[in-house]
Amino acid sequence: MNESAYACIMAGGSGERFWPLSRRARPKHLLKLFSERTLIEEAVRRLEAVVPLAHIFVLSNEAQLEATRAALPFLAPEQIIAEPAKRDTAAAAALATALVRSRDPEAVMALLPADSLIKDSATYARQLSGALARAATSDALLTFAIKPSSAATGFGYLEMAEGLGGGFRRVARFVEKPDAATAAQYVASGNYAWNAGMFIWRVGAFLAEAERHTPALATFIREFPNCESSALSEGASVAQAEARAAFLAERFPTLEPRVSVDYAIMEKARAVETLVAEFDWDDVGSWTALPAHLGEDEAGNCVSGAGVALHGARGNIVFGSSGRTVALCGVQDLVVVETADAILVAHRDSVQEIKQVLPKVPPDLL
Ligand SMILES: Nc1nc2c(ncn2[C@@H]2O[C@H](COP(=O)(O)OP(=O)(O)O[C@H]3O[C@H](CO)[C@@H](O)[C@H](O)[C@@H]3O)[C@@H](O)[C@H]2O)c(=O)[nH]1
Repeated sequence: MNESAYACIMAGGSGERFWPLSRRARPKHLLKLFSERTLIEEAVRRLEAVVPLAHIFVLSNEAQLEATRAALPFLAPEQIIAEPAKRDTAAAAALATALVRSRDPEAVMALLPADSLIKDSATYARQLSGALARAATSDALLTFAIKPSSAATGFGYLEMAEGLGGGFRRVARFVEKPDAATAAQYVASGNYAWNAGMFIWRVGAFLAEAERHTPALATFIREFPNCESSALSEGASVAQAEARAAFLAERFPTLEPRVSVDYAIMEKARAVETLVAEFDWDDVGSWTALPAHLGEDEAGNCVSGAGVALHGARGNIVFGSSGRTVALCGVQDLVVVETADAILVAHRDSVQEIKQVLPKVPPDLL
Protein backbone atom coordinates (compact mmCIF):
# COMPACT_ATOMS: atom_id res chain seq x y z
CA MET A 1 0.00 0.00 0.00
CA ASN A 2 1.35 3.41 -0.97
CA GLU A 3 -0.24 5.62 1.71
CA SER A 4 0.47 8.89 -0.09
CA ALA A 5 -0.49 7.91 -3.66
CA TYR A 6 -3.81 8.63 -5.38
CA ALA A 7 -5.85 6.98 -8.13
CA CYS A 8 -8.46 8.57 -10.40
CA ILE A 9 -10.78 6.48 -12.50
CA MET A 10 -12.12 7.96 -15.73
CA ALA A 11 -15.72 6.88 -15.98
CA GLY A 12 -17.35 9.23 -18.43
CA GLY A 13 -17.46 7.11 -21.57
CA SER A 14 -20.67 6.50 -23.47
CA GLY A 15 -20.29 2.77 -24.14
CA GLU A 16 -22.59 2.61 -27.15
CA ARG A 17 -20.99 -0.62 -28.31
CA PHE A 18 -22.88 -2.52 -25.59
CA TRP A 19 -26.32 -1.25 -26.52
CA PRO A 20 -29.04 -2.25 -25.68
CA LEU A 21 -27.66 -3.33 -22.30
CA SER A 22 -25.69 -0.08 -22.03
CA ARG A 23 -27.51 3.24 -22.17
CA ARG A 24 -26.37 6.85 -21.79
CA ALA A 25 -27.01 6.69 -18.06
CA ARG A 26 -25.62 3.14 -17.80
CA PRO A 27 -22.44 2.76 -19.88
CA LYS A 28 -20.23 -0.30 -20.11
CA HIS A 29 -18.48 0.21 -16.78
CA LEU A 30 -21.83 0.06 -14.96
CA LEU A 31 -22.69 -3.33 -16.47
CA LYS A 32 -22.26 -6.69 -14.77
CA LEU A 33 -20.94 -8.52 -17.82
CA PHE A 34 -18.67 -11.08 -16.23
CA SER A 35 -19.61 -11.32 -12.56
CA GLU A 36 -21.99 -9.97 -9.96
CA ARG A 37 -19.86 -6.83 -9.84
CA THR A 38 -19.86 -3.97 -12.31
CA LEU A 39 -16.59 -3.30 -14.15
CA ILE A 40 -16.14 -0.06 -12.22
CA GLU A 41 -16.55 -1.77 -8.87
CA GLU A 42 -13.91 -4.27 -9.96
CA ALA A 43 -11.67 -1.36 -10.97
CA VAL A 44 -11.98 0.24 -7.52
CA ARG A 45 -11.61 -3.10 -5.66
CA ARG A 46 -8.39 -3.80 -7.56
CA LEU A 47 -6.97 -0.58 -6.15
CA GLU A 48 -7.68 -1.43 -2.52
CA ALA A 49 -4.24 -2.98 -2.06
CA VAL A 50 -2.49 -0.12 -3.86
CA VAL A 51 -3.75 3.22 -2.48
CA PRO A 52 -5.98 4.17 0.48
CA LEU A 53 -9.69 4.01 -0.36
CA ALA A 54 -10.02 7.68 0.61
CA HIS A 55 -7.44 8.53 -2.12
CA ILE A 56 -9.59 7.19 -4.98
CA PHE A 57 -11.61 9.59 -7.15
CA VAL A 58 -14.03 8.68 -9.90
CA LEU A 59 -14.70 11.18 -12.70
CA SER A 60 -18.17 10.73 -14.08
CA ASN A 61 -20.81 13.04 -15.59
CA GLU A 62 -24.25 14.35 -14.62
CA ALA A 63 -26.17 11.64 -16.51
CA GLN A 64 -24.26 8.82 -14.85
CA LEU A 65 -23.58 10.30 -11.42
CA GLU A 66 -26.43 8.67 -9.54
CA ALA A 67 -25.84 5.21 -11.01
CA THR A 68 -22.09 5.51 -10.41
CA ARG A 69 -22.58 6.46 -6.75
CA ALA A 70 -25.03 3.55 -6.36
CA ALA A 71 -22.46 1.17 -7.87
CA LEU A 72 -19.78 2.39 -5.45
CA PRO A 73 -21.58 2.83 -2.10
CA PHE A 74 -18.32 2.34 -0.21
CA LEU A 75 -16.89 5.60 -1.62
CA ALA A 76 -17.94 8.94 -0.14
CA PRO A 77 -20.23 10.90 -2.50
CA GLU A 78 -17.58 13.64 -2.84
CA GLN A 79 -15.11 11.07 -4.22
CA ILE A 80 -17.35 10.68 -7.28
CA ILE A 81 -17.34 13.87 -9.30
CA ALA A 82 -19.55 14.83 -12.23
CA GLU A 83 -17.83 16.66 -15.07
CA PRO A 84 -20.23 19.42 -16.14
CA ALA A 85 -19.65 18.72 -19.86
CA LYS A 86 -18.12 15.98 -22.00
CA ARG A 87 -14.65 17.26 -22.88
CA ASP A 88 -12.80 13.94 -23.46
CA THR A 89 -9.96 12.49 -21.46
CA ALA A 90 -7.38 15.30 -21.74
CA ALA A 91 -9.75 17.48 -19.70
CA ALA A 92 -10.51 14.55 -17.39
CA ALA A 93 -6.75 14.05 -16.86
CA ALA A 94 -6.38 17.74 -16.02
CA LEU A 95 -9.26 17.60 -13.55
CA ALA A 96 -7.85 14.43 -11.96
CA THR A 97 -4.41 16.00 -11.61
CA ALA A 98 -5.92 19.22 -10.22
CA LEU A 99 -7.92 17.29 -7.63
CA VAL A 100 -4.88 15.38 -6.43
CA ARG A 101 -2.68 18.49 -6.51
CA SER A 102 -5.18 20.35 -4.32
CA ARG A 103 -4.58 17.70 -1.67
CA ASP A 104 -0.87 17.12 -2.15
CA PRO A 105 1.19 18.91 -4.83
CA GLU A 106 4.00 16.35 -4.45
CA ALA A 107 1.75 13.30 -4.88
CA VAL A 108 2.00 10.50 -7.43
CA MET A 109 -1.17 9.29 -9.03
CA ALA A 110 -2.62 6.75 -11.43
CA LEU A 111 -5.20 7.73 -14.03
CA LEU A 112 -7.14 4.63 -14.97
CA PRO A 113 -10.00 3.53 -17.21
CA ALA A 114 -13.20 2.27 -15.59
CA ASP A 115 -13.97 -0.48 -18.02
CA SER A 116 -11.06 -2.82 -18.60
CA LEU A 117 -11.16 -6.41 -17.40
CA ILE A 118 -8.19 -7.59 -15.33
CA LYS A 119 -8.52 -10.78 -13.32
CA ASP A 120 -5.03 -11.15 -11.85
CA SER A 121 -5.42 -8.37 -9.29
CA ALA A 122 -2.39 -9.43 -7.26
CA THR A 123 0.04 -8.95 -10.16
CA TYR A 124 -1.79 -5.75 -11.15
CA ALA A 125 -1.40 -4.37 -7.61
CA ARG A 126 2.29 -5.28 -7.51
CA GLN A 127 3.08 -3.70 -10.88
CA LEU A 128 0.97 -0.60 -10.30
CA SER A 129 2.67 -0.08 -6.93
CA GLY A 130 6.04 -0.40 -8.69
CA ALA A 131 5.03 2.19 -11.29
CA LEU A 132 3.83 4.63 -8.60
CA ALA A 133 7.13 4.20 -6.75
CA ARG A 134 9.12 4.92 -9.93
CA ALA A 135 6.97 7.91 -10.86
CA ALA A 136 7.63 9.49 -7.46
CA THR A 137 11.21 10.28 -8.45
CA SER A 138 10.74 10.75 -12.19
CA ASP A 139 9.69 13.43 -14.66
CA ALA A 140 8.41 10.75 -17.04
CA LEU A 141 4.78 9.85 -17.68
CA LEU A 142 4.38 6.11 -17.18
CA THR A 143 2.15 3.68 -19.05
CA PHE A 144 1.43 -0.04 -19.15
CA ALA A 145 2.31 -1.97 -22.30
CA ILE A 146 0.23 -4.87 -23.58
CA LYS A 147 1.71 -7.39 -25.99
CA PRO A 148 -0.37 -6.91 -29.16
CA SER A 149 -2.35 -9.89 -30.43
CA SER A 150 -3.50 -8.16 -33.62
CA ALA A 151 -3.02 -4.96 -35.60
CA ALA A 152 -6.05 -3.38 -33.94
CA THR A 153 -6.61 0.28 -34.79
CA GLY A 154 -8.54 1.15 -31.61
CA PHE A 155 -5.45 1.35 -29.42
CA GLY A 156 -2.48 3.59 -28.84
CA TYR A 157 0.89 2.04 -29.75
CA LEU A 158 4.10 2.35 -27.74
CA GLU A 159 7.43 2.01 -29.50
CA MET A 160 9.56 0.33 -26.88
CA ALA A 161 13.21 1.34 -26.55
CA GLU A 162 15.95 0.42 -24.09
CA GLY A 163 15.35 -1.18 -20.72
CA LEU A 164 15.63 1.09 -17.70
CA GLY A 165 15.83 -1.58 -15.00
CA GLY A 166 13.07 -3.08 -12.91
CA GLY A 167 11.15 -4.08 -16.05
CA PHE A 168 10.66 -0.47 -17.21
CA ARG A 169 11.36 0.50 -20.83
CA ARG A 170 11.77 3.89 -22.40
CA VAL A 171 9.04 4.68 -24.93
CA ALA A 172 10.59 6.12 -28.08
CA ARG A 173 7.24 7.05 -29.57
CA PHE A 174 3.59 7.04 -28.57
CA VAL A 175 1.18 6.84 -31.51
CA GLU A 176 -2.53 7.01 -30.77
CA LYS A 177 -4.82 4.90 -32.97
CA PRO A 178 -2.72 4.52 -36.12
CA ASP A 179 -4.37 3.49 -39.39
CA ALA A 180 -4.57 -0.21 -40.27
CA ALA A 181 -1.44 -0.33 -42.47
CA THR A 182 0.67 1.47 -39.86
CA ALA A 183 -0.66 -0.73 -37.05
CA ALA A 184 0.21 -3.82 -39.09
CA GLN A 185 3.75 -2.51 -39.64
CA TYR A 186 4.15 -1.81 -35.93
CA VAL A 187 3.01 -5.27 -34.90
CA ALA A 188 5.22 -6.94 -37.51
CA SER A 189 8.26 -5.01 -36.27
CA GLY A 190 7.97 -6.60 -32.83
CA ASN A 191 9.03 -3.32 -31.16
CA TYR A 192 5.57 -1.97 -30.43
CA ALA A 193 3.03 -2.68 -27.72
CA TRP A 194 -0.55 -1.54 -27.14
CA ASN A 195 -1.08 1.20 -24.62
CA ALA A 196 -3.37 -0.08 -21.85
CA GLY A 197 -4.84 3.38 -21.23
CA MET A 198 -3.48 3.40 -17.66
CA PHE A 199 -1.21 6.31 -16.77
CA ILE A 200 0.98 7.00 -13.77
CA TRP A 201 2.69 10.30 -13.00
CA ARG A 202 3.85 12.75 -10.43
CA VAL A 203 1.44 15.69 -10.32
CA GLY A 204 4.34 18.02 -11.13
CA ALA A 205 5.46 15.91 -14.10
CA PHE A 206 2.02 16.05 -15.72
CA LEU A 207 1.69 19.76 -15.01
CA ALA A 208 5.06 20.41 -16.66
CA GLU A 209 3.97 18.55 -19.81
CA ALA A 210 0.63 20.37 -19.81
CA GLU A 211 2.49 23.72 -19.56
CA ARG A 212 4.39 22.84 -22.76
CA HIS A 213 1.66 21.32 -24.87
CA THR A 214 -1.74 22.38 -23.51
CA PRO A 215 -1.41 25.69 -21.63
CA ALA A 216 -5.17 25.93 -20.99
CA LEU A 217 -5.12 22.61 -19.14
CA ALA A 218 -2.10 23.78 -17.12
CA THR A 219 -3.87 27.02 -16.15
CA PHE A 220 -6.93 25.00 -15.12
CA ILE A 221 -4.77 22.79 -12.88
CA ARG A 222 -2.91 25.73 -11.33
CA GLU A 223 -6.05 27.79 -10.66
CA PHE A 224 -8.18 24.91 -9.38
CA PRO A 225 -9.45 25.98 -5.92
CA ASN A 226 -7.95 24.19 -2.97
CA CYS A 227 -10.56 23.02 -0.50
CA GLU A 228 -9.07 20.04 1.24
CA SER A 229 -7.62 21.61 4.36
CA SER A 230 -8.81 19.75 7.44
CA ALA A 231 -7.91 22.82 9.53
CA LEU A 232 -10.89 24.72 8.07
CA SER A 233 -14.08 25.33 10.01
CA GLU A 234 -17.19 23.66 8.60
CA GLY A 235 -18.51 26.96 7.26
CA ALA A 236 -15.24 27.77 5.50
CA SER A 237 -14.97 24.34 3.94
CA VAL A 238 -18.56 24.53 2.63
CA ALA A 239 -17.73 27.91 1.09
CA GLN A 240 -14.60 26.42 -0.53
CA ALA A 241 -16.54 23.43 -1.87
CA GLU A 242 -18.98 25.89 -3.43
CA ALA A 243 -16.08 27.84 -4.91
CA ARG A 244 -14.75 24.66 -6.48
CA ALA A 245 -18.16 23.70 -7.90
CA ALA A 246 -18.49 27.20 -9.39
CA PHE A 247 -14.96 26.98 -10.87
CA LEU A 248 -15.76 23.60 -12.45
CA ALA A 249 -19.08 24.81 -13.86
CA GLU A 250 -17.49 27.91 -15.32
CA ARG A 251 -14.17 26.59 -16.61
CA PHE A 252 -14.61 22.91 -17.48
CA PRO A 253 -17.22 23.19 -20.28
CA THR A 254 -14.88 25.26 -22.45
CA LEU A 255 -11.63 23.54 -21.56
CA GLU A 256 -9.41 23.00 -24.60
CA PRO A 257 -8.28 20.87 -26.30
CA ARG A 258 -11.30 18.61 -26.53
CA VAL A 259 -9.37 15.47 -27.41
CA SER A 260 -8.07 12.45 -25.53
CA VAL A 261 -5.08 12.65 -23.20
CA ASP A 262 -3.30 10.34 -25.63
CA TYR A 263 -3.35 12.95 -28.42
CA ALA A 264 -3.02 16.02 -26.21
CA ILE A 265 -0.20 14.94 -23.92
CA MET A 266 1.08 11.39 -24.35
CA GLU A 267 2.05 11.68 -28.04
CA LYS A 268 3.99 14.87 -27.27
CA ALA A 269 5.46 14.26 -23.84
CA ARG A 270 9.25 14.51 -23.54
CA ALA A 271 9.68 11.37 -21.45
CA VAL A 272 7.36 8.38 -21.51
CA GLU A 273 8.19 5.07 -19.90
CA THR A 274 6.34 1.78 -19.80
CA LEU A 275 6.08 -1.41 -17.85
CA VAL A 276 5.05 -4.53 -19.75
CA ALA A 277 1.90 -5.81 -18.05
CA GLU A 278 2.32 -9.26 -16.56
CA PHE A 279 -1.40 -9.39 -15.77
CA ASP A 280 -4.22 -10.36 -18.11
CA TRP A 281 -5.95 -7.41 -19.76
CA ASP A 282 -8.96 -6.94 -22.00
CA ASP A 283 -10.51 -3.60 -22.87
CA VAL A 284 -13.83 -5.40 -23.54
CA GLY A 285 -14.40 -3.45 -26.73
CA SER A 286 -17.62 -5.10 -27.91
CA TRP A 287 -20.00 -8.04 -27.45
CA THR A 288 -17.49 -10.31 -29.20
CA ALA A 289 -15.19 -9.97 -26.17
CA LEU A 290 -17.55 -12.15 -24.14
CA PRO A 291 -16.69 -15.71 -25.29
CA ALA A 292 -13.05 -15.41 -24.19
CA HIS A 293 -14.23 -14.84 -20.61
CA LEU A 294 -17.58 -16.62 -20.37
CA GLY A 295 -16.65 -19.68 -22.47
CA GLU A 296 -18.48 -21.43 -25.31
CA ASP A 297 -20.42 -24.66 -25.71
CA GLU A 298 -19.26 -27.37 -28.12
CA ALA A 299 -21.00 -25.57 -31.02
CA GLY A 300 -19.18 -22.33 -30.23
CA ASN A 301 -22.17 -20.57 -28.66
CA CYS A 302 -21.50 -18.22 -25.75
CA VAL A 303 -24.57 -17.89 -23.56
CA SER A 304 -25.20 -15.65 -20.56
CA GLY A 305 -28.49 -15.40 -18.69
CA ALA A 306 -31.24 -17.84 -17.84
CA GLY A 307 -33.78 -19.10 -20.36
CA VAL A 308 -31.73 -19.42 -23.55
CA ALA A 309 -32.80 -22.33 -25.77
CA LEU A 310 -30.65 -23.38 -28.73
CA HIS A 311 -31.21 -25.80 -31.59
CA GLY A 312 -28.88 -26.11 -34.57
CA ALA A 313 -27.26 -22.83 -33.53
CA ARG A 314 -23.53 -22.30 -33.97
CA GLY A 315 -21.07 -19.57 -32.98
CA ASN A 316 -23.69 -17.24 -31.50
CA ILE A 317 -23.33 -14.87 -28.55
CA VAL A 318 -26.58 -14.68 -26.58
CA PHE A 319 -27.05 -12.35 -23.62
CA GLY A 320 -30.38 -12.49 -21.81
CA SER A 321 -30.84 -9.87 -19.15
CA SER A 322 -34.50 -9.64 -18.14
CA GLY A 323 -35.43 -13.28 -17.66
CA ARG A 324 -37.44 -13.71 -20.89
CA THR A 325 -36.73 -16.85 -22.88
CA VAL A 326 -34.60 -16.43 -25.99
CA ALA A 327 -34.67 -19.30 -28.50
CA LEU A 328 -32.28 -19.59 -31.46
CA CYS A 329 -32.86 -22.16 -34.18
CA GLY A 330 -30.60 -22.94 -37.14
CA VAL A 331 -28.70 -19.64 -37.05
CA GLN A 332 -25.03 -18.94 -36.74
CA ASP A 333 -22.61 -16.16 -35.85
CA LEU A 334 -25.26 -13.87 -34.39
CA VAL A 335 -25.13 -11.59 -31.39
CA VAL A 336 -28.52 -11.56 -29.66
CA VAL A 337 -28.99 -9.29 -26.66
CA GLU A 338 -32.31 -9.25 -24.84
CA THR A 339 -33.35 -6.51 -22.43
CA ALA A 340 -36.78 -5.58 -21.04
CA ASP A 341 -37.41 -2.89 -23.67
CA ALA A 342 -35.03 -3.52 -26.59
CA ILE A 343 -33.52 -6.48 -28.42
CA LEU A 344 -30.40 -6.46 -30.57
CA VAL A 345 -29.82 -9.00 -33.31
CA ALA A 346 -26.55 -8.40 -35.13
CA HIS A 347 -24.07 -10.42 -37.12
CA ARG A 348 -20.88 -11.05 -35.15
CA ASP A 349 -18.91 -9.27 -37.87
CA SER A 350 -21.14 -6.18 -37.62
CA VAL A 351 -20.94 -5.42 -33.90
CA GLN A 352 -18.60 -2.48 -34.56
CA GLU A 353 -21.48 -0.91 -36.51
CA ILE A 354 -24.00 -0.86 -33.63
CA LYS A 355 -23.37 2.89 -33.30
CA GLN A 356 -24.76 3.34 -36.80
CA VAL A 357 -28.16 1.85 -35.98
CA LEU A 358 -28.61 3.94 -32.84
CA PRO A 359 -29.82 7.11 -34.63
CA LYS A 360 -32.77 5.00 -35.79
CA VAL A 361 -33.65 3.90 -32.25
CA PRO A 362 -36.17 5.93 -30.16
CA PRO A 363 -34.14 8.43 -28.09
CA ASP A 364 -35.61 7.21 -24.80
CA LEU A 365 -33.96 3.83 -25.43
CA LEU A 366 -30.46 5.30 -25.76
N1 LIG B 1 -14.32 11.31 -16.94
C1 LIG B 1 -14.32 11.04 -18.25
N2 LIG B 1 -14.03 9.81 -18.65
C2 LIG B 1 -14.04 9.55 -19.97
C3 LIG B 1 -14.35 10.53 -20.94
N3 LIG B 1 -14.27 9.95 -22.16
C4 LIG B 1 -13.91 8.67 -21.95
N4 LIG B 1 -13.78 8.41 -20.63
C5 LIG B 1 -13.37 7.17 -19.96
O1 LIG B 1 -11.99 7.02 -20.21
C6 LIG B 1 -11.64 5.66 -20.41
C7 LIG B 1 -10.97 5.46 -21.77
O2 LIG B 1 -11.75 6.12 -22.73
P1 LIG B 1 -12.02 5.62 -24.20
O3 LIG B 1 -12.63 6.75 -24.93
O4 LIG B 1 -12.76 4.31 -24.15
O5 LIG B 1 -10.55 5.36 -24.71
P2 LIG B 1 -10.11 4.40 -25.89
O6 LIG B 1 -10.69 4.87 -27.18
O7 LIG B 1 -10.36 2.97 -25.52
O8 LIG B 1 -8.52 4.64 -25.92
C8 LIG B 1 -7.73 4.64 -24.75
O9 LIG B 1 -7.63 3.34 -24.19
C9 LIG B 1 -6.98 2.35 -25.04
C10 LIG B 1 -6.96 1.03 -24.27
O10 LIG B 1 -8.25 0.58 -24.06
C11 LIG B 1 -5.57 2.82 -25.37
O11 LIG B 1 -4.91 1.87 -26.23
C12 LIG B 1 -5.61 4.19 -26.04
O12 LIG B 1 -4.28 4.65 -26.26
C13 LIG B 1 -6.35 5.19 -25.15
O13 LIG B 1 -5.62 5.45 -23.97
C14 LIG B 1 -12.95 4.86 -20.23
O14 LIG B 1 -12.98 4.38 -18.90
C15 LIG B 1 -14.03 5.91 -20.46
O15 LIG B 1 -15.20 5.62 -19.68
C16 LIG B 1 -14.67 11.85 -20.48
O16 LIG B 1 -14.97 12.77 -21.25
N5 LIG B 1 -14.63 12.04 -19.13
